[in-house]
Amino acid sequence: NDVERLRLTRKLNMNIFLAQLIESTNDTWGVDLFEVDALSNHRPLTHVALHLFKQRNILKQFQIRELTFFKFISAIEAKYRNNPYHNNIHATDVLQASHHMLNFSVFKNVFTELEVFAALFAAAVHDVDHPGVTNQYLINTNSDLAILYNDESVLENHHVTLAFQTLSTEGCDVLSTLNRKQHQMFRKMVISVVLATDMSKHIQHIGHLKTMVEIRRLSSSASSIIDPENAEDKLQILQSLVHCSDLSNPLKPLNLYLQWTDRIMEEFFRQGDLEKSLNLEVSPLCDRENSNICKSQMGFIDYVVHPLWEIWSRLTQPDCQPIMDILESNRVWIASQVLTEDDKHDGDDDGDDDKDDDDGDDDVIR
Ligand SMILES: COc1ccc(C2=NN(C3CCN(c4ncnc5ccsc45)CC3)C(=O)[C@@H]3CC=CC[C@H]23)cc1OCc1ccccc1C(F)(F)F
Ligand SMILES: [Mg+2]
Ligand SMILES: [Zn+2]
Repeated sequence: NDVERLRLTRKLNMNIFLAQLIESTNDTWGVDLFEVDALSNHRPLTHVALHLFKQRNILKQFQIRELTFFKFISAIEAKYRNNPYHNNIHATDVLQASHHMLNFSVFKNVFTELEVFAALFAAAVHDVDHPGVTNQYLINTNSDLAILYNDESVLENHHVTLAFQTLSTEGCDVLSTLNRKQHQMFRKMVISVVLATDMSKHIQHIGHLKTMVEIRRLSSSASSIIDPENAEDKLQILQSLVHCSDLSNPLKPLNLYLQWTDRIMEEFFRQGDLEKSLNLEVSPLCDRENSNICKSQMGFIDYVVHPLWEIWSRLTQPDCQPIMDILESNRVWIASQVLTEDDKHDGDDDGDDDKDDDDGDDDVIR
């Protein structure tokens, strides 16, 4: 009957739209993964990972059965919790951004298939079973995880351990076809890339990248900026590539960036609520009552995201420029909102002498 036909037509159109979105993950920066989540029955990671691993021919190269990879990545996706931010959509976002940047021309003929496999595997699992609270919170509350990992990169150690434990689930061992040497190298790379997503390592990333860019600039003889023979350098680049992907929200189209901002704020606010209920002092910027979302984002961009991406873009020029342009335009928009947000608050204060000094500068920002 008509209703049934309409339902089937709608279902068919949704699947066609989903297929088009997934196809676009091959070569597009800023795919709407919230849309992929909605159309894929909340399985974006499984859909996108299967597609990208097949598109890169990784399964064939390592004779990995598609069913085995499907079982593994589905088991991983099921272990991501439904946090506002640290969930399976974020994992898909970091995977797709990492895939995109591995295609930068500066990395042509640099990485082996095993290194690419390890980097994308690490991106997909890098936050698995994230509890939605920070390392500091786990340490402050004497959690089992902090005790288990001695307060050192507690979350990141947990993500890696759980990923490798998942391999021993029935039918999920995607590494069974690797020889001993490959398995050893793969495991070393995945551990180091996931542990490198701990924000406490952020400053070290910037230092390593600066050194690498400096050395390349001085030895201008080296045509290709990266030496494919230098395994240490390559591993550091893969660590920075996934870390940059983990910090790529402000470099995405504004409508996506703002959704990630709402989500991370909600996740940190919930931690603030927990801290209040446990009579712990509330972490800075986690307090629902007095936080200024745009000011947090300005600080995040100016002190964390831009310093990292500025040096990353120098290493990866020219392919990073379009992405840096998005960061710049998003920052201008945020700055304009800070002013509006201040105006709003100014309205609350009385006798605040700057509310009527309309010197017109604000328009410049807009
Ligand atoms: C889209 O927006 C964000 C996405 C991810 C993060 C993430 N933040 N962090 C840390 C949190 C603590 N940090 C700081 N603490 C105090 N003062 C400052 C001053 C400037 S950073 C900083 C440094 C970044 C993480 O470890 C998360 C896990 C791994 C990667 C990145 C994640 C932060 C986003 O928005 C900003 C923000 C939001 C909510 C509250 C605070 C912040 C804030 F601005 F503070 F960051
Ligand atoms: Mg993490
Ligand atoms: Zn992450």
